[in-house]
Amino acid sequence: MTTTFSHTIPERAAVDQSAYPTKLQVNNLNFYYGDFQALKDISLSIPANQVTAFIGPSGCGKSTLLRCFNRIHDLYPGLKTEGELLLNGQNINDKRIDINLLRARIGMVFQKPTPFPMSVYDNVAFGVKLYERLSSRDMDERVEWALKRAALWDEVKDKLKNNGQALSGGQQQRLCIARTIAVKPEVILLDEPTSALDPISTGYIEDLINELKKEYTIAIVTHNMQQAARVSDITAFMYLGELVECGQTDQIFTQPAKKQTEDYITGRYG
Ligand SMILES: Nc1ncnc2c1ncn2[C@@H]1O[C@H](COP(=O)(O)OP(=O)(O)OP(=O)(O)O)[C@@H](O)[C@H]1O
Repeated sequence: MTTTFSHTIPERAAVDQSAYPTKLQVNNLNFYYGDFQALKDISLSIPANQVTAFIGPSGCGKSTLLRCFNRIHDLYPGLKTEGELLLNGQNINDKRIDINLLRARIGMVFQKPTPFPMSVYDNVAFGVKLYERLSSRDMDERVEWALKRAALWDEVKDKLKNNGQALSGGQQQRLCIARTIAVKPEVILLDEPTSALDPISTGYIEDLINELKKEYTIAIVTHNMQQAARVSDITAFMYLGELVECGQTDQIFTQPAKKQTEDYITGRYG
């Protein structure tokens, strides 16, 4: 197979994947919205401390899969999941799992920045208060820590009492990332986190993703193939609810094994 998409791929050393143990394992996952089957027999591994990108044409099931990882679908009636989803080997589809704790372990950031209508400080502290009892000094430290990790501290340290919704779009998205990090999750799910942002804010978030993967496991849905090539270590290509191909990003973009993948990344459809 010929090189298809080499112009956007950063130079990277060969990666020894065995250095990254499996964080999330998906086995034969099916998902239904009523009678409509949106995910078909998906199996894949998401390695720890790596960025896994999900790409594919609109409607192929990327967001549906991401939402399975923290069981957001449980909030709505008429939806059905079959198969296994393991976090550190434990099945998260087990109905006995504490769903709030699961969502603290697997945090999610959505496409549209969604800060709560409260101060910058409270946006970050809110989730922490649900899971931990911290002294006000420890909470101050946690808020500062999360805002620093989200590369937002310098911009907001003098406006912690201002409304989070008064920040710029890019700052709001970093605030949402700080809010997610503050509860110290193991996995961060990012559903098109930069699609509403300008190129400078997008650059900030991409740099941040690169930093965050040192401590967290990251899964990102993106429509932007250059972004997938820039930020991810592993890329999964989906089509019509199926996982067509999943592998190291360099390989998927330069030597995809499947023609469907090649057609998509070269812009022949989608
Ligand atoms: N709440 C819902 N009820 C019924 N069908 C749904 C619902 N949400 C999504 N779907 C369908 O499930 C399929 C997968 O949708 P999903 O949003 O996961 O795709 P996607 O790949 O993330 O798309 P996009 O890139 O446009 O966001 C689509 O056919 C969609 O129409």
